[in-house]
Amino acid sequence: MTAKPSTKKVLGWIISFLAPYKKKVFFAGIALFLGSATWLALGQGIRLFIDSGFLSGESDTLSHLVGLMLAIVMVGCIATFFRAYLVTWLGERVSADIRLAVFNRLLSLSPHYFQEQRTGEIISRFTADATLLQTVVGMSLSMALRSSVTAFGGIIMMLFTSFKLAALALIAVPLVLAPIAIFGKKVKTLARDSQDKVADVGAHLDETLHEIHTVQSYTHEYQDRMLFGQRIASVMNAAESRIFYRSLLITVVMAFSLAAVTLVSWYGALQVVQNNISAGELTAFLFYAVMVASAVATLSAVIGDILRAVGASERMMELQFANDNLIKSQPANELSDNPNSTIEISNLCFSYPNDALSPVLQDINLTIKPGERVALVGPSGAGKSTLFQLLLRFYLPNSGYVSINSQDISQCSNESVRKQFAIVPQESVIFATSVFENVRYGRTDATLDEVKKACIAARADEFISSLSDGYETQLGERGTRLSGGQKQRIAIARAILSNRPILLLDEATSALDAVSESKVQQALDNLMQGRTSIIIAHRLATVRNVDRILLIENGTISASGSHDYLVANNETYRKLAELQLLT
Ligand SMILES: Nc1ncnc2c1ncn2[C@@H]1O[C@H](COP(=O)(O)OP(=O)(O)OP(=O)(O)O)[C@@H](O)[C@H]1O
Repeated sequence: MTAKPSTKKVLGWIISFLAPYKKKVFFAGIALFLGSATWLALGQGIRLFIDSGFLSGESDTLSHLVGLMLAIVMVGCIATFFRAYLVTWLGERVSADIRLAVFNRLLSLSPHYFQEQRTGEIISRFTADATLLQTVVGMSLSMALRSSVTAFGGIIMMLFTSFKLAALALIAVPLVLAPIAIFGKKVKTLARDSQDKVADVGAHLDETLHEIHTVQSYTHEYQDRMLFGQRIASVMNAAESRIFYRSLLITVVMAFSLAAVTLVSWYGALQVVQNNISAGELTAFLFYAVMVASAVATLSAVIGDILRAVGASERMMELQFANDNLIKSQPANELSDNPNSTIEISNLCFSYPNDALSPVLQDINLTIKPGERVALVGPSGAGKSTLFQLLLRFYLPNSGYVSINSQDISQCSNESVRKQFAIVPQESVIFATSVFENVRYGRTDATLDEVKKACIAARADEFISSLSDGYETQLGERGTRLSGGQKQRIAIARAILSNRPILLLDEATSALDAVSESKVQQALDNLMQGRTSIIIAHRLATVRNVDRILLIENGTISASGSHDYLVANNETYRKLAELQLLT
């Protein structure tokens, strides 16, 4: 995560999202000013009503004044409608745009970023923080703007109505502003803390529900309930302090402003008795004073919300400006498409950024010809998966290079590099949608016919046809209704459909029964047909018929050759083979 952005930066960031809607912002501003202006004009109407109509007993003037005041009220109401509509619309729009911008950014971050974050926490930022922002931009901000304009205009009108009374009332202003400044900062910090705690709850919930099977199998419910209870308690604690300061802020502001209004009323009444000002002037003045006091009270209430939103925006902003070195180094060059590319890895050394002192891959040199099948074998933690990560440009090497078709992939865009690879991961990924959409994930413009052909080649069509809705069957979250072998065949069909020149296969270690295994093997053979394939092999039985086996140990290629050659000439490989009863 980056350092916390300042309030000024956060407001600048939010305003940048309003920029595309200048017209709406402009009309909302006009409506806001017009609305406030009409309510202020009403005070003058009241003064005339009392002095020229009521006290002088002229019924004609009274009727005219009532008509005029009704007209003012109508204009005020129409302006209020437009202000409410436009500002709420802008609030919804801005928070939707912020969600889109942050989501776009998240999609482009490397897996390294996500290893260091909790998904539940990111989801919470999306839901809780963006929703808070939406309410605030859509409601509190409009109330704050309206109250500021009303308070400012009200003070001017107070000065205009009775300079002496206004000057007296203005003594209260610093008393009212001081608590806003003092408590406001505290409310903002506590609000951020509160949102952090809510995100913690989100992260815990996400993890527990995703792993519910393990939670229940290990009868871990009691511990989870306790842990969750603690997290909820800290949300409540953080909220309690925030609520306390917010309430205190509202009370202090209200007390000062109402006390000021009362004292000024008393002084004003004395002025009327002494005939220094008229009754109409005093009434208008008090109308403005109450208006200013309630505007300031509203302001003090919503300022807490606005500061909360600044806290929430900080958290969204951190996501949008998350540090990712790989993105900074994304070049615009495209890797040219070529179905017969040679892969060359030269003097490659690599360590993970969070563990820069432990080299994971060291001095790897390797050339893979088009259509060749290469298996990577070796002990756990040797660096096989890491090599896949580098081929897919999820990380850049510390030194050396990977080239495809004689182009260094570190000089090419992520998209153009990744388009060369079809991946079948160790754990098949199934999305909560239909079989058809799951396979079509490999190539989103494929027709049903093409999807079916891929499924037939992957030996998946046979079980798909027996599902209740065939290709339209919904597979549920993580494909819980399929067996391990069936999931693998769906993943293989997806890779076949994608028809990319290089296949990266991380062979599943899960034990399949003999029938299922032979079907998966046939599916894999079909998939590898005519493609350059690199296979991480956990079971040596499956790599007997590859072109070349590379033995990876401690991040280097320690031996290479056929199975028989390695059994005869390499001690480590022989032991691996013996363990699997293959000698
Ligand atoms: N994201 C990471 N950050 C830091 N170190 C990592 C990361 N991923 C893997 N490693 C380390 O890199 C080394 C190689 O891991 P890698 O996953 O490439 O091994 P592997 O040969 O694929 O193992 P396995 O056969 O068990 O999957 C290990 O020591 C591992 O702890």
